[in-house]
Amino acid sequence: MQLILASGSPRRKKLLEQAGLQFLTKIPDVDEQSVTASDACQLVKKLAVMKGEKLPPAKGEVVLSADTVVSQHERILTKPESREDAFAMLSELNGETHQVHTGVSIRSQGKSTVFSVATKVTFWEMTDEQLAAYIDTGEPFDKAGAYGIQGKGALLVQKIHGDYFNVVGLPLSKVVRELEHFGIVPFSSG
Ligand SMILES: Cc1cn([C@H]2C[C@H](O)[C@@H](COP(=O)(O)OP(=O)(O)OP(=O)(O)O)O2)c(=O)[nH]c1=O
Repeated sequence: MQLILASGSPRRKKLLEQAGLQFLTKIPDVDEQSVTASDACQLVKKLAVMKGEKLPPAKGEVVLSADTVVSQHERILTKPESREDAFAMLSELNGETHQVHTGVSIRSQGKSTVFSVATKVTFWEMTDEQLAAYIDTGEPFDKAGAYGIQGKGALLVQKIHGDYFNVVGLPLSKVVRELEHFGIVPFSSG
C-alpha cells in the first residue's frame, strides 16, 4: 500500500518521517473558514475529512489528512491572521490551561476511519512584553493558537497532559497504530 500525506504542514511530514514511514505528500486545497461545527472535536474531524476528500485514494493508496485547533472556554482558536490577532490569542491563553485537538482521517478505497485526540497544555503567566517578543520571532503565524510548542513557544509552556506530538499536528503513535489496519507498517523502510 502507498501512503499519501494530504497536508502542506512541514511538521506533519517530519513526524511521519520520524516514524520511519515511506510516503508521498500532496497538498489539499480547502477553505477551512467555510466549516462550522458544534465543538472543537467535531470541527477537527470534519476538517480532516474535508482535506482527505480533496485527494481521494486510488487503488492501493491510503490517504492521511489532519487538522489541529486550540480550544479554551468554548472558544476555538485557529491560525492568527495578524500580529494583533496573535497577541489576542496568546493573551487569552496566558497563564491558563487550554486544549489542542487534532482530527485525523485515514482513507483507502475499501475503508476509512476518523478520530480526534486532545492534549491539555498549561501556559506560564507571561508579561505583555514577553508575548510581544515571542510574536517577533514570527513563529505564531502558521500555527493554531499562535504558538509552536516545538520551537521557541516551548518557553510559554509550563506543562502538558497527553500526547506531545498531537500538539505539533499529529498524534503519532495512534496514527501509526491505525495505519497498520490499512496495511501500512512502520520501521519497514529504515
Ligand atoms: C499548537 C501548535 C500548532 N501547530 C501547527 C500544527 C498545524 O500544522 C497548524 C494548524 O494548522 P492546520 O490547518 O491543522 O494544518 P496546516 O494548514 O499547517 O497544514 P494542512 O492543512 O495542509 O495539513 O498548527 C504547531 O506546529 N505547533 C503547536 O504547538
